[in-house]
Amino acid sequence: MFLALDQIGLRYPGAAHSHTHGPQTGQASSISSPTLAGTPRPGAVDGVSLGLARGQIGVLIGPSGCGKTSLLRCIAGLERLNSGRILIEHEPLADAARGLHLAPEARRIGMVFQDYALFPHLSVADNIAFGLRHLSRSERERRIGEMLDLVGLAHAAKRAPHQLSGGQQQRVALARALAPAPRLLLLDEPFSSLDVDLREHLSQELRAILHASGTTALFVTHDQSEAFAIGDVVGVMNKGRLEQWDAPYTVYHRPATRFVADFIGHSVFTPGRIVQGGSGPEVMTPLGALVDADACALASAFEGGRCEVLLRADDIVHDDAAPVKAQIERKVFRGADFLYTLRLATGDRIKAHVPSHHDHQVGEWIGIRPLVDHVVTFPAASATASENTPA
Ligand SMILES: Nc1ncnc2c1ncn2[C@@H]1O[C@H](COP(=O)(O)OP(=O)(O)OP(=O)(O)O)[C@@H](O)[C@H]1O
Repeated sequence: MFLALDQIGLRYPGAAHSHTHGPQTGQASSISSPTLAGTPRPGAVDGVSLGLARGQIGVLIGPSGCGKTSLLRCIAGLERLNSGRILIEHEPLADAARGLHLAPEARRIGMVFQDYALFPHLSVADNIAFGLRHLSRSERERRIGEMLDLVGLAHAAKRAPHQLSGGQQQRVALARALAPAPRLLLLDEPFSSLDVDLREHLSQELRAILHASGTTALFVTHDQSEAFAIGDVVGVMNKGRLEQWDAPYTVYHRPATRFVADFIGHSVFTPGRIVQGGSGPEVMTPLGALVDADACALASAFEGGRCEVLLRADDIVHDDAAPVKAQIERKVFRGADFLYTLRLATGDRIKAHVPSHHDHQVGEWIGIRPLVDHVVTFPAASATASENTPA
């Protein structure tokens, strides 16, 4: 691995990890380990291990306060580790057990943050030249030219930052960070102050620029679609821990934990029971039997086969001919589709993305059927869930 984090932990002096904010607060999770009385509370970063190959782009997502920025600060050398090691190409940058902590400037790591932090009194070219003072004048000019071409701003070399749009300023920040050819680039929500269209455009552009320059990068965002668009690998963090580190497709379709399943996409958990069908395990749900021989746990994995099944809004198809009917409780227009919240006759709730030309009214009953390629099951979370479990 090019970048390796090995069980790194960070605890801010005097601070307990805050569990009081973020969209997941208060949600039951069968996965996160309970904090026992008398044991230390988890730190801002709690035993995180991950690896990035050279030239790969990793993206970290997770609710506010889960430790994403703290993790980047550890890698950059702005925080001292309480435990674990950070290595680039097998060279340790930090090793808590040995008291090793390389200074940030010795790590050859570039950073781009949300506020572009360009020098307002310097031209675009001089901003990019900032980390190139060690080069001769001609080498510096050549490198500035390369970077301006890379980010498509060759025409703006002499302008001041305030004469550029937000997106252009962020591209200058990227060029400035890439100019000294860092071994690793860290990006902390670089697009969060930009509007949605520009974000989408820049995230495509960023991916192309990073791959064109062969840069290994770790990117932090709140935005799932941005994470999936940019990342070769996506990591989901929760309360200082890394719950999954996988290809974007796998994170979406094979969430490793209940937290990841809940955090990614629009989804619900519905009670199910795993039974042995004629050609393999099947999961009985209020929407009928689901079959995915690869993914279904054996019935014996859960007590009495009782489980909860992840149903994403895009697993549910609106079909008037379907025998299962559901009543529309809420609907949100999203342009190409509606996000419907539906209530089945059993009382179970389901979410569904339905193309927006199917404009039904709240209160109407519509036919639905599941179209689930990947059946994801978790142990039943509560007694309430099991009361409704289909026989
Ligand atoms: N300098 C600090 N001193 C004490 N606690 C801190 C400090 N910085 C962050 N924390 C705490 O550490 C935890 C992780 O914060 P961090 O900023 O890394 O999260 P984040 O995932 O980047 O959040 P956001 O997405 O809101 O930026 C939070 O509980 C936060 O309150």
